Amino acid sequence: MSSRYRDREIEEVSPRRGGRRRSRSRERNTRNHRSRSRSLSPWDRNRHSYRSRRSRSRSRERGGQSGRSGRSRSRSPREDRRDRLKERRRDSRSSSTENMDTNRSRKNNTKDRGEDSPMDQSYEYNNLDNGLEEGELSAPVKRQPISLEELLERKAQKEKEESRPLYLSKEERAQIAVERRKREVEEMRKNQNLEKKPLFSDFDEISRFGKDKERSPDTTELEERRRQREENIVQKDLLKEQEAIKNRYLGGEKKRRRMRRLNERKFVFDWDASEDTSVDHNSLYKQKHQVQLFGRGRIAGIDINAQKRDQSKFYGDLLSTRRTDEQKLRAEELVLRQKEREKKALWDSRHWSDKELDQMAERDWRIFKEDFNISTKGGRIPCPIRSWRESAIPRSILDVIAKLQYEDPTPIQRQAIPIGLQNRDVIGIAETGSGKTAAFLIPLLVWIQNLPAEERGTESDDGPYAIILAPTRELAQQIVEDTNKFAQGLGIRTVGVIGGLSKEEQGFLLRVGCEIVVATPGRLVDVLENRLVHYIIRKNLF
Ligand SMILES: Nc1ncnc2c1ncn2[C@@H]1O[C@H](COP(=O)(O)OP(=O)(O)OP(=O)(O)O)[C@@H](O)[C@H]1O
Repeated sequence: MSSRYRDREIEEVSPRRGGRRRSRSRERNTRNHRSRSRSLSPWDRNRHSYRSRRSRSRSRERGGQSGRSGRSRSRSPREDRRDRLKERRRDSRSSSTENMDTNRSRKNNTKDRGEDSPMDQSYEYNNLDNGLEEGELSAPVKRQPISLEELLERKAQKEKEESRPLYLSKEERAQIAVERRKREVEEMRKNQNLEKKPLFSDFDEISRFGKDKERSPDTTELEERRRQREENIVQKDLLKEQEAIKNRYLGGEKKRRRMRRLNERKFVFDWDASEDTSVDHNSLYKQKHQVQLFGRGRIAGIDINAQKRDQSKFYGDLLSTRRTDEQKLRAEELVLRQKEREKKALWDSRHWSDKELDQMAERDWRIFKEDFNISTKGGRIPCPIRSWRESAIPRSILDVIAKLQYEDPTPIQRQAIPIGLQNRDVIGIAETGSGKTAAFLIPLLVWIQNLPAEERGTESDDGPYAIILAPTRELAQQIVEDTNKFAQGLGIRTVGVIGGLSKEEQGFLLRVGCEIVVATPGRLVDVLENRLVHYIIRKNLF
């Protein structure tokens, strides 16, 4: 060891020399302090005085501990007050260590949150309240807890801030949703991996993996297979789920329970009973009694249809033996009548055109009218004409009709002619050109033809048998022509009393005599006034 190092060691070990050094340095410090304090501001001076006071008090404490009784110089009231305060601080430190710890932890928490703890604030207030200088704020003072009202107020304010709605933009919301979805997917995958974890132990897995690795060093293929297997499982699950949804909401195909029929043979024997050639020696089984049940009774184990057949045969035979001949004949008659009725019912169902006139039923006439669009109103209306041949029109008129080549009557003629033939009033309504003229002419001609011969004299004084009034000259002229077509062949004369034509000629023809007058109203009145026509209707006809 060199002499230089030895000297330093001696310096550190020797207290006497060190004490001297310290006293020297203190002297230097006080010197410096005095010289500096002169040039300092009041604020710096305060801080400096605080430091010097602290160093002095520490040295005093040290002096007290080392057995020195203290300085002999007199103390100022301010120094006394400071000492008292320090003692109080010491007391508070020793008595409330626990409080200090909790306060420290609170302080740390609040620091983390970037806030000033209320305790710190109260701590500062307390210092100020106690009249301490600002330079002494770092000194610990007994901490006063925050008041309950203030605590509640702060809590309410915090809750209010938390409950305030937070408005997010669309992008932020989308970002949050994506992150949430990512978390969910990760969790799901984690769960799936846990579920799909094989049951064998880790050791087995490791050894197997090692073997696989030995067999095929290319692990990508294994990975690929595993992935494929997992995909297959997922696909199967999806299919099952779809199937379940279909069954639930679309009513899937229900498997029908197979119902076993009663007559279904349970067993199939290889041989038929009739093939059995062995003779039963027991007489009881040789002559088996045929069971005959009445009503709906059936023997179990035998075909029901066969039993029914046998039963009906039995009853038929029984009745045939018990019935008398008369009863048998009566039964046969009844059967025949039933058959006829059935045949008739079958016949009636034919169309009216396939039936004769006497076979026409009420239903057929209804259908007939519907077919020709005939509707009637009135009482006891006769049936319409199906054909000229079937009608009650005399042969002579039918010949005229055939001559005019009227093959079938028109609908108005079918219904109006039968009524007219009964000498009844008719109001017939049909469209133009539907044969209304023939509809009233034919019954009129039939009536005139049926009059006795002596009545049909040619006396000029006697009036005509019929007057046909038409509202216009043209219509009257047309009716005259149609009437002449029918009447000329029948020897019935027709005179037209129509305005615009020669009055003298009409008067001459009327005087000669006629059966039918076709007139327009004005010329008819004129003729009556001139006494050319005496009667419109012959009295003796009614
Ligand atoms: N059954 C029939 N078959 C064939 N032709 C017929 C038949 N009945 C009438 N006719 C013919 O039909 C045409 C029109 O007949 P008709 O003048 O009688 O009809 P209408 O109803 O009286 O006409 P309008 O309303 O103009 O007086 C006539 O030429 C007539 O010869």
